[in-house]
Amino acid sequence: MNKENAITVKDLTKTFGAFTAVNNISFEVGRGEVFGFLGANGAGKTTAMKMLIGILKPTSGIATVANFDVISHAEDVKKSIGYMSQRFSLYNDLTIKENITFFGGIYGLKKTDIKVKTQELIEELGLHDEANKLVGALPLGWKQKVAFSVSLLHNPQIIFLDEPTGGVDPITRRQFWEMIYREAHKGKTIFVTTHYMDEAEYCDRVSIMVEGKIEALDTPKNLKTQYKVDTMNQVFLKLARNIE
Ligand SMILES: Nc1ncnc2c1ncn2[C@@H]1O[C@H](COP(=O)(O)OP(=O)(O)OP(=O)(O)O)[C@@H](O)[C@H]1O
Repeated sequence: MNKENAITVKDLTKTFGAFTAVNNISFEVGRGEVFGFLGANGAGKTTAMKMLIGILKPTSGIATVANFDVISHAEDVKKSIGYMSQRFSLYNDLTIKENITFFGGIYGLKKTDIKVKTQELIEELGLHDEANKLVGALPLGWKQKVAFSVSLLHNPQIIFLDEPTGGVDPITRRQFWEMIYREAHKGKTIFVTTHYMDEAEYCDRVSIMVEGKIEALDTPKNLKTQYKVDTMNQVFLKLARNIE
């Protein structure tokens, strides 16, 4: 096992009855890499990600995250990662400050550290005026930025982002990606799923899943060369729709 890898996946498979949702996938993600995990609806991305974050047991195969086996050391995996999804993030009926305090507590941070982190985070996001407002009153893009920051509270080395910018306007998406880059430059590993193909262009490497299998995995530049097209959207369409 390469110590420089943040994530190592070998022959990972998940079946639900007779249906194979994730079919024998293998890949590695290096430390500090921004890794895009793409696929059409139902391709198996969420199922694969759930196995990697230690909440779904693989049917077969192995995976290590932060050098911890996802089956035998699922609790260590959970402590080493940050996770943010479009579907579950913050509590709408708590203020920004209250959300940070709540999640800081869940992550086991000391009260004094939570106070310091809260101030830092509000400063960084420029949210002084909104800090005591309910999260439910914030625009979606801001919610997602706060949620991303909250997923970093316990200083995880690897961050899993499940469609973090879904439904967010293009300018805020761009700002969100600047936050992602800032963390990657600090050496954090980013594992991100997205439906936006312009975002696929921002990743160091991209894997594309089709019906449970990884059909392509390379840098956006190499994928475009390999499929003789100009955009990642065209690469995606060729693979996902099986257009030759
Ligand atoms: N618990 C389950 N039981 C049975 N089938 C499941 C279960 N979870 C997922 N599936 C099936 O596995 C397939 C892959 O689902 P998954 O949610 O991983 O896809 P996805 O690529 O994340 O899609 P999306 O982009 O829509 O979230 C789908 O056909 C889904 O219906």
